[in-house]
This record gives sequence, structure tokens and C-alpha cells, in this order.
Amino acid sequence: MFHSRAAILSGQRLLGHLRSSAGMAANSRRIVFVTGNAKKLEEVKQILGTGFPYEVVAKKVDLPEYQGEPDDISRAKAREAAKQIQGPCVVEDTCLCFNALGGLPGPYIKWFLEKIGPEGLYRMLTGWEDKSAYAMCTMAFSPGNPQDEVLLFKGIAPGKIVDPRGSRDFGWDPCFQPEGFEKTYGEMTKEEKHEISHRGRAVRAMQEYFLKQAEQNS
Ligand SMILES: O=P(O)(O)OP(=O)(O)OP(=O)(O)OC[C@H]1O[C@@H](n2cnc3c(O)ncnc32)[C@H](O)[C@@H]1O
Ligand SMILES: [Mg+2]
Repeated sequence: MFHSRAAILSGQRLLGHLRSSAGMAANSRRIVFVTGNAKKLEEVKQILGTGFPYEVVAKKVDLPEYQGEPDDISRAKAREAAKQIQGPCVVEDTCLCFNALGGLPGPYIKWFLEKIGPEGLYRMLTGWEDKSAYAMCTMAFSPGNPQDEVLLFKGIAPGKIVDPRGSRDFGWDPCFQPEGFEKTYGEMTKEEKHEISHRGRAVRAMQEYFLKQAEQNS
């Protein structure tokens, strides 16, 4: 669990941004989670629970699928969201990286999944002994202006790609088996998944950061 040190704003400055961002009442404490994926939204809400100092409201927008390195993609996504929302917002980008393939499909997993499904993802590694992979979630927060620095909070879950088992409810869940477990994400309860998942780790890192800021500024 880590966040980009270079992009950390001081507490005062961050709160200033939160208070003064366009479209927000002076003491409104609201962050918009921008995503086109209802399953992500459901999970982020479950992970945050009630322990978050800001009200998180969701806005369904299909942001562009950028290319490049995961951090740059997440920053670009957050800036685009800020442009549309005109206020504090958070986006997330998820990668599924196969070690045998140098980290691909990585940020392009959405297209691979859409075209070949979880079985196809498993079959992609047929010629490779190394089935290890990792799931990475990057939460990216923008204080509200596209020019503002973007804060990144990351969560990584190591594991391997397996013949699909379990629920087909969410993306590649049935073909990802996290390290140290005999179950795929698709076979886990939501609680089990959130405890160790890429998203659970990233969201908790963001949550801790904002809780600390709120504490320092109260
Ligand atoms: O609007 P955004 O937030 O970008 O939503 P998206 O569905 O386009 O999501 P990404 O660009 O981050 O692409 C990630 C892909 O991986 C899938 N995915 C993300 N998190 C997952 C998880 O925890 N388990 C299984 N599949 C997941 C998701 O459905 C996408 O197909
Ligand atoms: Mg996307």
C-alpha cells in the first residue's frame, strides 16, 4: 500500500481545494467517484463502509481508455474527470498483469476480457509455465481543477491465472487466484475478496490518507 509522495498535497492545501473547488458549497465534504463500471462502484462503497470523512457520490461517465503506464493513465483519467465534474473527484483504473508477458495485458485487460473472456485469459498462458500475475488498482484523486496535482493510492494483489472457477459476476474474478488462497476471487465472498484484493488495499490507503487529513484539520 503506498501513494505517490511527489503528488501529496499538504493537508491545509488539500482542504482548501476541497472547500474552494468550483460547484461546491463552502463546507461541503463531497467527493464524486467517476466510473462507468457498476461493479467497481459497488465494491468501493462496500470497502469504504461508513468510515470515510467525505460523502462519496457516484457519477456514471465512460472516461476514455488511455494508453501508457498505469500511473500516467490514472492521472489522465482523474484530470478528465475533474474537467467534467468541476469539483473534487476520484477515479480508479485496474490492471491485470501477467508476469510471463512482461506485465501485459495490464491496463488493456478490459479489451482482452471483452474479446476472449476469463477462459481465453487462462488459455493465453498455455505456452508458459509461469502463470503468476498481479492485480493492481490505482485510485486517483483530483481536488477539482484539471491543472491540480493528482494523488495516487495503489493496491496490488499477487496471484496466478487459473482455469475459471466461481462467480461470473465481475470481470476476470473467476480466473484470478490470489496468492496464499485456494479460491479464486470468483469463489470468495465479497468480504474475503475485499480483505486482500487490489481494490481493498487501494481504497483503504486512500481512506487512511483522508482520515489523517481530516484529523489534522479538525
Ligand atoms: O469507467 P472505469 O472506472 O474505467 O471502468 P472500466 O470497466 O472501464 O474499468 P478499467 O478501465 O479499470 O478496466 C478494468 C477491467 O477489469 C475489470 N475489473 C476491474 N476490477 C475487477 C475486479 O476486481 N475483478 C474482476 N474484474 C475487474 C473491469 O470490468 C474492466 O473490464
Ligand atoms: Mg475504463
